[in-house]
Amino acid sequence: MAETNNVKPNRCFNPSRKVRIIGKIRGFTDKESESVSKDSKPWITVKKPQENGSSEKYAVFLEAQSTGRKDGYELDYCSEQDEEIGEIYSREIKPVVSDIFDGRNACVIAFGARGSGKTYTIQGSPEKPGLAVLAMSEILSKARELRKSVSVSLYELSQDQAYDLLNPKHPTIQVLEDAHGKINLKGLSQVPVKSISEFHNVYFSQGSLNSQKVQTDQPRSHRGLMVHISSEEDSLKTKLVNKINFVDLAGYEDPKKSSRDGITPAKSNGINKSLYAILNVVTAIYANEIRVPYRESKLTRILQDSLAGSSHVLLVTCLMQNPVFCQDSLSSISLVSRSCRSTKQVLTDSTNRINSLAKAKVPSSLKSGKIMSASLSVKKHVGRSQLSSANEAGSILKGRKLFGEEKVATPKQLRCQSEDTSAQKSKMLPNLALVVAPFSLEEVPMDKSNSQCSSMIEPVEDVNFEGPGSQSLSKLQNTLLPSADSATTMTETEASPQSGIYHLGSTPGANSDAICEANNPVHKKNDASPPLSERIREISNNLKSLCASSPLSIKMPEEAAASYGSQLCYNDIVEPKTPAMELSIARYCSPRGNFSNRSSGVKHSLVHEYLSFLNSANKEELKSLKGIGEKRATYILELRKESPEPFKTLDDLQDIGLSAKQIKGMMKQVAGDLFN
Ligand SMILES: Nc1ncnc2c1ncn2[C@@H]1O[C@H](COP(=O)(O)OP(=O)(O)OP(=O)(O)O)[C@@H](O)[C@H]1O
Repeated sequence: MAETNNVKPNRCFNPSRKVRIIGKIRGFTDKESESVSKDSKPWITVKKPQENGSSEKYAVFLEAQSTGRKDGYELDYCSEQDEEIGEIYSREIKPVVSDIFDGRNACVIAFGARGSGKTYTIQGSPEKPGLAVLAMSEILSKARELRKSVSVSLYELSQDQAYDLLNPKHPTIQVLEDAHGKINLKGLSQVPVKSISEFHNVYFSQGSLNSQKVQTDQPRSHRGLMVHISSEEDSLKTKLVNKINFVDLAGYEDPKKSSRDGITPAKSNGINKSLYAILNVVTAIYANEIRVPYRESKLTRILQDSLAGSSHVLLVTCLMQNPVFCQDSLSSISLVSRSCRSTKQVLTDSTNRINSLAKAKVPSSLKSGKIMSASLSVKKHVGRSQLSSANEAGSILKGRKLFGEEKVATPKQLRCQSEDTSAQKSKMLPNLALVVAPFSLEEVPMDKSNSQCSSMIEPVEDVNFEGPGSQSLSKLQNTLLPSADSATTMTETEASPQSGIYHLGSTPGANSDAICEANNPVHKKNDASPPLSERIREISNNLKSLCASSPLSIKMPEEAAASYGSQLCYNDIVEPKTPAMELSIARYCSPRGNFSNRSSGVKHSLVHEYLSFLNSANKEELKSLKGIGEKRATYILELRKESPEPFKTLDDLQDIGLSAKQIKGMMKQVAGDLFN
């Protein structure tokens, strides 16, 4: 076992801090070393905190030799290349272990590209134990001391389905939530362990290594170890269980590159989506937002009680020193950098980055011209922006308290925060505008634009679409996308003038006034920019003129058009109303084609009506539906207290314990009943 005793505890470790973001750099494997010149300079370097106290943070610098671009990110901690896992354990997890026995949960998550060393970090091998094994050793000896019992669960998640690894049949795990919000993992077995050798047996021989293949047999999947600690004396009913989770996430793959294992782009996107979901959750917890999007994926649902409340969260970003994987490491760290809102660049050699970001951003799917469901995206984009803007000022202030840096906000900071909110509202407009265009935004990893993710966001290029839609698209871009000017301004907000370093793991909202000002272009240009109502009107007019000229026209409902066109003042509007779309297809369609189009329209409206019913019906009405009894009806009412519209898609019905098959069966019955 690695020597861990002589490592000094992290002086930056702050036990009241919920989320810590750290880096781990994997050196070259033996095979890789053969193909790399011994004189080559490392492209990732770590800067430690200054002894003189001028800097408390670690910084990691990534210098892509092919482009000369150098980016720097501040982290709570970053291990040097090939530093012992024991060092990370002593600094980051050892102090948390005693907290688990005091009632706090914890979650350790390894994120990074394929082959970046996530499994090595979390699990390690019997000879070189990873973080989970080191922690278990300590947990077991503490449990003996305090007369607690320890059991473990192992699971694998693939394509949003979770499988129990400790049951040889690998049954699927259902995530159920009781009326008190307690998560219940039905189908996940727990195996009691008393000694580290017992744990080794379970961990290394049963499920997590390759000895047993799970049904899905996916090359990319998430694997989790859940450690349950409970009191031996407690009866089953009063048993209080604390948990620590270790999650070895599926490797991140750039959706633009073809997969190493020949996974289809759709599957690859599905995997990446669950990675974005967990980063979204970490971001929300980090910013202490009121709403944390646990429902975005099964993994976040499984981890919900180990992430929520006062739980400790440690996100380990795995990077690779091998320059061959430079783009993978850059993508990973820039995605993780989103888990922290503050950005500050300290280098001056990122001119290219600023130039490219100064152009308006268009997701690659816009260029490929894929058709999408516009209404769904409108909900997603507008909804999130609205939520974050509404919560922003409060969250920032609360964030300070939470992270133990209780600075009193100056009046200037407060002003700045409230103006942030209006800045965000204005930023909603480009979102809305982009979404109304009938092209896919699905490939944008997350909706909040972020300059660090330059690798994920492509600069605008001339888009040439052929066919009837081409005119409308270019017109849409000209009219609805932020102008070059405004895009430049947006870039300046997110990339501060000195350029280069991003703070990961610094306290949100603890920035200086200057950063606050720099991050707030709309505030700076407040006098010059038109009010929200005028911008909505302008967009609405543009849309109307497009509707008139485009063969694939988008019709605004009369009353919406009337109110957009009127002189009503929209200052109080929090969420602009999404114009309902009605597609009138001018091209010739065969009778069969017409029939299919209309049938799928009927299907959509049936689903829509069904979901509205679930979102609004009373208990008795709910119980009249097949598959919904007393328990489910009560649970649905509970969910509605939590969020007024808990069911947005049919998939959301899985949250009330229905399988995909059951949902399909229910819908078939609803459709069949129409003819009875
Ligand atoms: N710190 C390290 N020192 C030496 N070898 C390492 C280190 N980290 C990882 N490796 C080696 O690199 C290879 C890939 O590591 P690992 O399987 O942990 O990556 P991963 O990120 O879990 O990959 P995947 O995304 O495919 O699951 C393995 O052969 C592993 O032994």
